[in-house]
Amino acid sequence: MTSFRDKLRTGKPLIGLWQALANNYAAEICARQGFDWLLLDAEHSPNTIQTLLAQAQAIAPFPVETIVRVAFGEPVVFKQYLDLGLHSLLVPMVESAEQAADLVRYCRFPPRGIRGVSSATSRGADFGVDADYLHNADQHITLIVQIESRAGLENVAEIAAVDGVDALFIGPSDLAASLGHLGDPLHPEVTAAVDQALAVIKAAGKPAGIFAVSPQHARDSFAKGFAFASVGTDIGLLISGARAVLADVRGG
Ligand SMILES: O=C(O)C(=O)C[C@H](O)[C@@H](O)CO
Repeated sequence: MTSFRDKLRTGKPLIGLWQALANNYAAEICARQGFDWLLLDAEHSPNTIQTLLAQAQAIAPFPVETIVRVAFGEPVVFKQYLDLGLHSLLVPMVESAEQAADLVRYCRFPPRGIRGVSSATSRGADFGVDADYLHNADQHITLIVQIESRAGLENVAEIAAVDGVDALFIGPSDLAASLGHLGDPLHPEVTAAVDQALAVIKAAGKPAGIFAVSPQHARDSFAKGFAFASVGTDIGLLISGARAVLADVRGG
């Protein structure tokens, strides 16, 4: 199985979709459409361990990576998600190298980290059938940290240099808010800050991702060198599809 961090280094732009409906049926439908990755959001969507598991199971038969955004980076959540086989984690609001280094330790078994040990009862370890899991778990894990504040921007070089941080992901909406431009993620000052962060991340040899706010924003981001970008949300697609068909019939 190729880990997401290896896929991020192939040079192919990886297109993702945000799953905010917190629903396994919606996740399966989106998994069938050919995206490179789907993001299950446990930060801003009404997800529980059970809804995340149901979505992961619905996506599993399809060739699409499942990434989960934790609500915040803390060891118990990492342990539970990794045990479930949710091996690609996105952590919001990472603002320092120390915080990033802690997140790396949450992913690793002792002596390199503090992840609690389980294999026979863990989906992530193939329920114990993967006899080498305890020794090769790291190979499956992709840790992505989100840069979305002024403090994160200021420390992006140090964060990118942390061994075990596999990729950095820009959240333009929170970044805009932090820079004094709430609701305007494409404000020139925000775009300039994003471009600067991208240059630093690339110089560190790490792949960069972004939450694109439109298809054009996604195309521009890939052209600038982002390795992965989300291009919308399941909720957004439902709203735009519903409105379009209604307007089509009403307006006709
Ligand atoms: O700051 C951002 O941009 C993000 O982190 C993405 C958001 O959480 C959000 O817009 C998803 O709907």
